[in-house]
Amino acid sequence: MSAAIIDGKAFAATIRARVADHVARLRDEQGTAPGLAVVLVGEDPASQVYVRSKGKMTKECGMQSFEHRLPADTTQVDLMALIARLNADAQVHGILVQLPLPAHLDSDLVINAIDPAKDVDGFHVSNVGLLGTGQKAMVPCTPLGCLMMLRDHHGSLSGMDAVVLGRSNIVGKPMAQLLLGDSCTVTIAHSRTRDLAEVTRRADILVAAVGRPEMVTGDYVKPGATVIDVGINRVERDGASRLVGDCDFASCAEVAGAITPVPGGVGPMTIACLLANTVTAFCRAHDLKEPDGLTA
Ligand SMILES: Nc1nc(=O)c2c([nH]1)NC[C@@H]1CN(c3ccc(C(=O)N[C@@H](CCC(=O)O)C(=O)O)cc3)C=[N+]21
Repeated sequence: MSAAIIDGKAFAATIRARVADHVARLRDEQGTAPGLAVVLVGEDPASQVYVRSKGKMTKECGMQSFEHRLPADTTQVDLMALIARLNADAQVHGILVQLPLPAHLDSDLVINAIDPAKDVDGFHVSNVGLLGTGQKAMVPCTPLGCLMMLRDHHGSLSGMDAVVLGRSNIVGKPMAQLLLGDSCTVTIAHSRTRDLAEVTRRADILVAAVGRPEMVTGDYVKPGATVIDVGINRVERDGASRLVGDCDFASCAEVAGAITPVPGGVGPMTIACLLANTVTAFCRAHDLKEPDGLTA
């Protein structure tokens, strides 16, 4: 193995410490702290674990955490009514609706009902449009976390060849916008891309977000490239359940110059950026200076 390991877990801890610092100052100066509402519909065990950990870290940073757990058979009307209440609640500065929603619910309708100023996931069409036009937006947490790690590792990204593998609205597309904003030459590749490994081997920065366990092997990677592994896949291995990324870590690490591990890479950064976005939303709502280094 030759690649440097980009320690997302440690970096995320420093971001959370900065968030906590800023929150403490806001409490002093404003007499109130940012609040984050998380909405979970249904009983998916992975989602429950994840929502619990978000709530815990929200409180550890000194912010208010509001958890709304709704039954799997919640109606669209009831969910929309909850969103309307959270939009109107002055204690709530950020709203996150855990995705995916059960199939009978229309997630586009739900997300676009969130006040864009409280849309800490950055999924509302207004925020997507603001990001795409280079205006001040709420930026999706996972791509923001990846960008922070890349800037931290490289300093400037200007002129670098970046390939984003995956075209989802929550990772691939916003990741491409952020890399473009930092003056990378950006290619979005996906399952129908011809000669995929040939395309990804041109990348100085390769972001893998396809949701297919260990699909990206060393032969997809240009020697010395930086590999950001967004995948979080639970697989059975030797009778045990474990997490693997979209990259085959061993073979990629032999070729790459730097790589993020799974777990301990992008995942913890996603949660740290959610907390950072909540502080940003609070500051914008109160017309205060935004925290340095916690936004795109
Ligand atoms: N509206 C919405 N926004 C999201 O941001 C969102 C979502 N829905 N739905 C589910 C996915 C998944 N997601 C993760 C974030 C962090 C870890 C994380 O911290 N993972 C740890 C490992 C945790 C473990 O050991 O299970 C790690 O990678 O080191 C995992 C998964 C955010 N999501």
